[in-house]
Amino acid sequence: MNILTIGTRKSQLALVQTHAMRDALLAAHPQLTIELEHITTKGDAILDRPLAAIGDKGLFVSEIEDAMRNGKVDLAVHSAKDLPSILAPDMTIAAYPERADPRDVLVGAEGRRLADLVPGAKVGTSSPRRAAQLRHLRPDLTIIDIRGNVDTRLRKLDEGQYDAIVLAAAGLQRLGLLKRVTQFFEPAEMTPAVSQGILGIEARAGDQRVADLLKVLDHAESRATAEAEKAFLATIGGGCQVAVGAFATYQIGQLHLIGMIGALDGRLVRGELTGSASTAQALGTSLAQQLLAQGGRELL
Ligand SMILES: NCc1[nH]cc(CCC(=O)O)c1CC(=O)O
Repeated sequence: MNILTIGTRKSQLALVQTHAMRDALLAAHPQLTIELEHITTKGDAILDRPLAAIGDKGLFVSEIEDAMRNGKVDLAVHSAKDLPSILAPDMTIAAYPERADPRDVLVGAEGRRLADLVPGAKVGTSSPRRAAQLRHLRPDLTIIDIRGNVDTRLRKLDEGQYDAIVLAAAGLQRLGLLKRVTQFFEPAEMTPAVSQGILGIEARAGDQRVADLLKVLDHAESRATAEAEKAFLATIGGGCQVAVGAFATYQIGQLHLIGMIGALDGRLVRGELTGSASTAQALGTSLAQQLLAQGGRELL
């Protein structure tokens, strides 16, 4: 009997992502039996505190990794942007499925777009990256922390605590909530988080059976873009406290990478670079070095 167990967090977004990957795996391997194991992580327990202040990206990952080490589960479906930039050496990302919409979006009360917000309007985000770029676009706005799952954030907006909030299109899309979007930001004005919209399927390094089963989920172009963006972030360093974004697109063997380093006061440097997709990591490193030298270092 061929059984595969997926460890998953219990949030709605985590479950939707896990179910989609389970269905894709079952379609490719009809002989497989797939079981789900629900795991509560440290990150779930402290979801009401500002995550940037806690600052450890491993929060949503480490309990699930322990379950993999114990053999309780075989794989986990993560949002790649929530993974630490350096993975534990006994773990691997066995597949990066095809990327969903990478963009950030505004969800404004009463259909408002950014330009419709009055001076001083309250915009909710707890991401330093989104805050820096919002302030750059609209220095007059009041940017306020917001925590919780996507549903919680939308409820806080609907209750009138904010005039608008910024979220990832991918999360809203997966939850069937894209109709809430009032504005899609282009990556050149609101550069997305590294790996935003990409899932990372984590497994034990060296588990050949699981790696072979997961191969069907891997999308080479999404992997290359994730690797270029991750190398950009790794070169800059810092956790989720830093206002850093990067976004790569793939076209006939070439990657085009946009990178951004910002500060909470709205100063930022942004740049772009094109290079071969076969040296994705080198491209990310080069652009990071370039932006650090062009004033980015002073912003961190
Ligand atoms: N920060 C939390 C988080 N982690 C992944 C997503 C969904 C987007 C994705 O899969 O990249 C979200 C919600 C958001 O940023 O609005």
